Amino acid sequence: MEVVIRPADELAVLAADVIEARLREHPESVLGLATGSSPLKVYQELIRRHRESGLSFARARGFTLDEYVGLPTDHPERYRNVIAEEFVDHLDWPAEQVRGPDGLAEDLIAACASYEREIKDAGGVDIQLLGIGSDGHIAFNEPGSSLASRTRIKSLTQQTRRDNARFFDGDIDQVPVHCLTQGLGTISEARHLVLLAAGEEKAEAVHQLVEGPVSARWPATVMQFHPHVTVLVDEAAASRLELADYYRQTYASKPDWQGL
Ligand SMILES: N[C@@H]1[C@@H](O)[C@H](O)[C@@H](COP(=O)(O)O)O[C@@H]1O
Repeated sequence: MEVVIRPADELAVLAADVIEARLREHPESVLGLATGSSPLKVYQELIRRHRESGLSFARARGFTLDEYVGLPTDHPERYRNVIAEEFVDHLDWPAEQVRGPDGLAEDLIAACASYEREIKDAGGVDIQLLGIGSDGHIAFNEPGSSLASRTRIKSLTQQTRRDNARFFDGDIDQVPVHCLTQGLGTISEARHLVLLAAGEEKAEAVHQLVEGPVSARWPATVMQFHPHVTVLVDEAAASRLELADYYRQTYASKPDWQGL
């Protein structure tokens, strides 16, 4: 696990570099997309590169992490709409090549199984972007999630509903109670996990993710088992890391030939 502590703008450039390098070499890559505020600057940077230097997504495929259950098709917070609005619609990426779990399916269990199959049939995810919840969730895998879990229905914690109420006119009652989410086992199969976190409210979750004992209490700790993880954090999100100086030194002395 590599921890990089830099200002948020620089982190977005680093994450965009990882994705651009992959796409230039393998235009048919499979990208794992996260919603939430954490990856927004990365998306903006990639849109800029698409416009200014021709970075193409035309042959790539994309899979989002999660979706609320029951939000109507035209709801602006439906994650399919969010990812289209903030990212995909600004690129040369055909909409049908970007998939998400179907939170409006009549049979939600079947929808989860079919989403797992789609990811597998695409050859798995090459680069998975991730944010982290203040309670340590990744995607919507709340505390108590099995570390081996697959795409399934979950209930959101009150803390996550409170955190996300800012996207629903500040009204927690508008935040759905249920969601569909890739499981921790599903996410762990992506070949490179790139997690972004900024702000003091993420500091404890980041500390647990990097330095805590692996436990379903802090679901992101499952990433400690993964062979290729990049954790991109600003100073505030890094403020509870016990070995922050070591991570800084390691990054400062990183050999030029070694990418993230
Ligand atoms: N389901 C999403 C996650 O995928 C996201 O990473 C996290 C953090 O969100 P943000 O980046 O807005 O802080 O919470 C949301 O609930």
